[in-house]
Amino acid sequence: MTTESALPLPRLPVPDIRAEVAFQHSQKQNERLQEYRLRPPKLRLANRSHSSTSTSTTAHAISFRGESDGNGKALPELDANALSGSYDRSMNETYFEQCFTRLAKIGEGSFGEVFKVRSKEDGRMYAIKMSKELYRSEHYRQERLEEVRRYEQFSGHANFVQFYRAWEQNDRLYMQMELCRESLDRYLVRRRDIPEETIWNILLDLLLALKNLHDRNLIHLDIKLDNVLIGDDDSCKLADFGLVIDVDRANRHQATEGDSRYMAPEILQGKFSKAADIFSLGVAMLELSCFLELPHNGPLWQQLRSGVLPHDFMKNISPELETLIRQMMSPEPEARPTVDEILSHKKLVSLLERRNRWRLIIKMKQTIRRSRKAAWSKLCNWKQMIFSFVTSILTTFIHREAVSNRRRRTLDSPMQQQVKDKQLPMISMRLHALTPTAGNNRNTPIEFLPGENYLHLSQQSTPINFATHNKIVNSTPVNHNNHSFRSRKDLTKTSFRAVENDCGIEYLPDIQYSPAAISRPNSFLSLDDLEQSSQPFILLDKSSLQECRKKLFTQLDNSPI
Ligand SMILES: Nc1ncnc2c1ncn2[C@@H]1O[C@H](COP(=O)(O)OP(=O)(O)OP(=O)(O)O)[C@@H](O)[C@H]1O
Ligand SMILES: [Mg+2]
Repeated sequence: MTTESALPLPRLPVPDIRAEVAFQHSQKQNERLQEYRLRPPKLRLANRSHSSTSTSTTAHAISFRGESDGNGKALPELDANALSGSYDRSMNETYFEQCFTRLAKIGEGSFGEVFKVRSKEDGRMYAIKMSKELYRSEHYRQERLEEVRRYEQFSGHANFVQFYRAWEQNDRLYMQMELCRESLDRYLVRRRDIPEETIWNILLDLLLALKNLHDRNLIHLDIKLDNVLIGDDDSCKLADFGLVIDVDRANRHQATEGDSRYMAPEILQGKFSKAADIFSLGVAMLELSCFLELPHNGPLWQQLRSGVLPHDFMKNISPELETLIRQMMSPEPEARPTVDEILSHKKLVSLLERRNRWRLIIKMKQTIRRSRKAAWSKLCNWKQMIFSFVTSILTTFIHREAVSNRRRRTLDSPMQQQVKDKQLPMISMRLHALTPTAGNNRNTPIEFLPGENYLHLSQQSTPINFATHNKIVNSTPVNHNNHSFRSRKDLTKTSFRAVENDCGIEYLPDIQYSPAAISRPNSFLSLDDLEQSSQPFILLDKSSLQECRKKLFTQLDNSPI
């Protein structure tokens, strides 16, 4: 077991410790919906220099490839030619806008927003992580570039996210990566009861990833379900290298603590070691196997870090897994097993052997699945093209009709016009709820662009106005006053589906909003409306939208030509 010595660091905030209350282990009930989940603030331990920094308005590629591992070189090679040929530097649009079609926002963390995109160059789907904040100093920029270095370093390993390229433009960093299916956190919320065999497989994947990091004396410091992504081949991939530190190198003094729900207790004393990752992995396994809502702070937070685990929640897991989780979550870092020790657990050894035996068959299965997917996506491309073509013809037709109607109406006498207007049906729609834009100016309309999959609400920004409606819950918890462990069961209804249709966007909420009936004539939302609007806009349920659409077409049909 490896443990590094403590550093003389400023004191970290001590979690809120309230009166100790015995575990009640109740399953989480609906009243929990009142609480919104915020990511705990991150404390930076390094002094920041506030000198201004400015990257060029022209995109330039960032790569650390070719740089020998660990030589301490501070600045990356900037290769202006590494970006694709279709990029026109003379245009106002950024490289991102020119070369990719943004399809949906699929995630957000404290540093970046992640978008699902289609490359205009090769037609394939990717994930692009864009830094949320502009570079505020050269130091901040260097911190972001460190993540590129790590993604590049581990790209290619089956249990890390495949990395393609990174570039900077207008003081922002962009990283193009493999598009994963979903995060482990999302998977857990969707599946709830994960079979134990799957949990062992996930543990094995994460240990293989962690072994790669720890063998290079790197510590991840932000291991949590949200930072584990599920790839197309069903393997788990460790992502988000934003807090990685090298225990041998100078950047250890910049260590930043991760999410407090997964944080090892010794981090509070400024002890950053590989054992801290093991603790976080133990917490993640506990969450996976018990569907437990992890405490953010308070007495339950303390109990989990003093070796008292929620027995009621753990009664359904095998003694083997329970013992391992307990060992990984030992309060003393020295008592926790290392990655290699865990990997020598007989269950994991046999799993690995089985994987090796079946490797060829697994590879074949993956190839078949990939080619099936590629064929399907080609077909979808065709379908999409036909759909766009029909939509554009329809839009042009509707637009022409509307213009000619308006022209005709202006030619009519005021009296005639009034009569006609009276006969025209009003298009009205019911307001079901405001989007989070109304409550939180950090959300932009782009967050509600249609996605092909579930459009997960921003994980970090809380729709404040929604607090009164109690309907949307973010994925990171706020401090809660409850003194008993809770299950995550009622956190599942947190998303709504948005689909594009021929008239604009339909939002199909999974949740029922209290309907407030208002009338807003002619209020169709188009993609352009959404992108340009700085106003809060409205969500419609499917039937209201269909009703509106029907009325619109009736209106068009009734209009005199
Ligand atoms: N390659 C990807 N494919 C699919 N989804 C992704 C991908 N990368 C990131 N995401 C989603 O975006 C979310 C945020 O990404 P990431 O964790 O890298 O951002 P961050 O700002 O560094 O987060 P943190 O707050 O954890 O430091 C992830 O939790 C995940 O749900
Ligand atoms: Mg993250």
